[in-house]
Amino acid sequence: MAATSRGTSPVPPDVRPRLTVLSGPSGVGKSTVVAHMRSVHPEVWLSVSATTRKPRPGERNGVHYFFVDDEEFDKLIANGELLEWAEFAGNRYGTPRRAVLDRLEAGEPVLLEIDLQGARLVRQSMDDARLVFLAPPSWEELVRRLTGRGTEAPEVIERRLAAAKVELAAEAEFDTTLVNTSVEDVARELLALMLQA
Ligand SMILES: Nc1nc2c(ncn2[C@@H]2O[C@H](COP(=O)(O)OP(=O)(O)O)[C@@H](O)[C@H]2O)c(=O)[nH]1
Ligand SMILES: Nc1ncnc2c1ncn2[C@@H]1O[C@H](COP(=O)(O)OP(=O)(O)O)[C@@H](O)[C@H]1O
Repeated sequence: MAATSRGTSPVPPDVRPRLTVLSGPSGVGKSTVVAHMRSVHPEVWLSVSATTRKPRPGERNGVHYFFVDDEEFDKLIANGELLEWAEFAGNRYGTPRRAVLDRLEAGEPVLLEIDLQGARLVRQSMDDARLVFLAPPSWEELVRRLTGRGTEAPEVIERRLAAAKVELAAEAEFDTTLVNTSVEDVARELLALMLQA
């Protein structure tokens, strides 16, 4: 995409960027799609969440998440530093508020990769947010991806699949659904949605 008056930003000058929320069941491929999009468009900004979950091998503090303990997470909530937060499969996750608002005020598109509860909270507080649901091609493929990733113990996978059933039932609450068959196609479609007025 051609450079614009915003320098490295992919945003055409006449578009007012807004908040895009990407949600979908664990294992559907959210991180993979976002990583691919950012490899093609490194200038796209993704909010880094705080979480009480332990890092997986290869995950880096401040890059994939801000890894905090329960006490630190309590403080973030108490100080009003989170735009939203939710408990998911036994851990807490939250979006740091200031960084998101700064980016939006600077006229840059913002992407949040958060769970269904978080998406609902964002919808309540920011009514022009666009909610995008990432769906698997089939339930069997979702189970295959979540299991194949090999990062969770069997009981954790069970919890995540139980949460996935709830998330899949909420698809109609989203503005758009993208089916993650091809990572490249979905990443392209997601970026196009982020840049749409
Ligand atoms: N509400 C909320 N959910 C989040 C946040 N960050 C991550 N999540 C969601 O928490 C869930 C679990 O994330 P994670 O443990 O990284 O597992 P994965 O998404 O399956 O790789 C996913 O649905 C994420 O989208 C956040 O800041 N707020
Ligand atoms: N379109 C796709 N086709 C096949 N496998 C995929 C696709 N997208 C993601 N995956 C694989 O599925 C697994 C889960 O993806 P991940 O991005 O970790 O999901 P999420 O962030 O939604 O939990 C990973 O092993 C990833 O390589």
